[in-house]
Amino acid sequence: MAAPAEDKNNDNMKSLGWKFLHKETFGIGERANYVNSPHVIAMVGLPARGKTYISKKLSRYLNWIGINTKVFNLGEYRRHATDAYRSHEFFRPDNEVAMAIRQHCAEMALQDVCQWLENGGEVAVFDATNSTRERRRMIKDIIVNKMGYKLFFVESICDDPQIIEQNIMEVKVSSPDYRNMNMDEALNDFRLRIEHYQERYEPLVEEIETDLSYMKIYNTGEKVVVHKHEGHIQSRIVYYLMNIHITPRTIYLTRHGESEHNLKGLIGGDSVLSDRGRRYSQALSKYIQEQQIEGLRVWTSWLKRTIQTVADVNAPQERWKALNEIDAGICEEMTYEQIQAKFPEEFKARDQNKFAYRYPRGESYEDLVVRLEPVMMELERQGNVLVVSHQAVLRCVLAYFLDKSADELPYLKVPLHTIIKLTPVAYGCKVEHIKLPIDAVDTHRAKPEMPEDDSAGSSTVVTPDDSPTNGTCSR
Ligand SMILES: O=P(O)(O)OC[C@H]1O[C@@](CO)(OP(=O)(O)O)[C@@H](O)[C@@H]1O
Repeated sequence: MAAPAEDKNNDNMKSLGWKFLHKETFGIGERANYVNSPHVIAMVGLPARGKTYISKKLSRYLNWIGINTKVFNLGEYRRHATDAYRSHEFFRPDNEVAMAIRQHCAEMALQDVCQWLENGGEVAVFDATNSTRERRRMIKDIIVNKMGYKLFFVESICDDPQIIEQNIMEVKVSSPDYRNMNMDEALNDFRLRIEHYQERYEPLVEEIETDLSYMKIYNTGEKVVVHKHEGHIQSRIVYYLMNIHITPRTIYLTRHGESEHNLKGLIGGDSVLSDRGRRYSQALSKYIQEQQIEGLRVWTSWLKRTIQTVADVNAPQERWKALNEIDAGICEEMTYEQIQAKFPEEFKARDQNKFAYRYPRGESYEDLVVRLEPVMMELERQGNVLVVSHQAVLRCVLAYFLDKSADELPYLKVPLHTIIKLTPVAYGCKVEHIKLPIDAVDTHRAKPEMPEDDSAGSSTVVTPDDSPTNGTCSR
């Protein structure tokens, strides 16, 4: 890591307590993480250009691939510092009192960013407009010169009035800033706020800010420009942000119909569908046909049970080996009870840390996430897709969309004969569980409270009462 440059703003920083954050105080060099240098991703752009959407989505992705990431939203600091929102006037560039408050809030947020990175965070996303060169210079002084971290700017540029309007309607008018205003007033006020920012906005320009690393995204991905990106993490971020889109679409997830192995409580293998599984296959085809989903594509694993499940679905189909079920290695085609009897230590180890546990000669959930990353990347690029896969794989897919932690992931409920419908909304994802009326065994093994939990291998019929409730999960 490069030594910090001479600290020009030292006095300023001392008054804010920055001296306590000097990298030597914290011994950054001792980090043994996957991301070997802490990163700050700083957003740039006018209001209503999707910066918060990008920040949250990026953070969700990075956390999913195992990089500890957190978003710091400057709007929240501003709301905390000033008791009430005082109309667009607050954002006028000639409002000196407000400008001082805004500057102070930015410094506080950056201080928290550094504190969090010093405490083991890996990537901090600074969600603010950062729309002037002066502000970006300040960020660089603190983040790079003072702290020795890596800094990457992501600028979102949008001149499509329809996208801007949609963004304002979806998320801005319901912002806490407008709690006491009606919709028209809020809309009008927000447009004036954008105008104030426009007066001072300085987009990133290669010839002027030559030293900065950044990417510019035009009209939600129509064009992308990348400048001086450094290293693995920044490349992954660029690649990810190049693949996402905001066109409305729906993702349908389902496990295969009940299999012969499911009936016997055997894990893994490549068995065919049971009678009830075949009935689910027919009911699924009927459901999909009734929905008349535009441009639907169907993805399955390479295993017989998923391919059989969509045999009658009338849509283009693709097989992904990466969608195959977790490889249980030496435990393949055994019941949980058999595993517990034959490999008690293995069985216990899996219960102790199910996400990281790797079956001997097989895989862990952590391995699954790595194997699934290209699938998720392609899923981001697509429109409507029906993904037909397996219990463990779909837990990983769901965790990505619903921002679930590595601890929760291996215990997410993905019952048989149930379609999980995911619809992106604002910053989140609407989740609906559609249980088709064909009974199936319950293959879910709950997290044991104690090592000698006797629920291992339970096989009960799923009733509508057991099925998970619908709801919206915010990311
Ligand atoms: O990680 P756990 O909870 O064991 O669940 C994964 C298991 O689910 C099963 C069923 O028990 O999936 P599936 O029927 O979807 O193929 C096994 O094949 C797989 O090993």
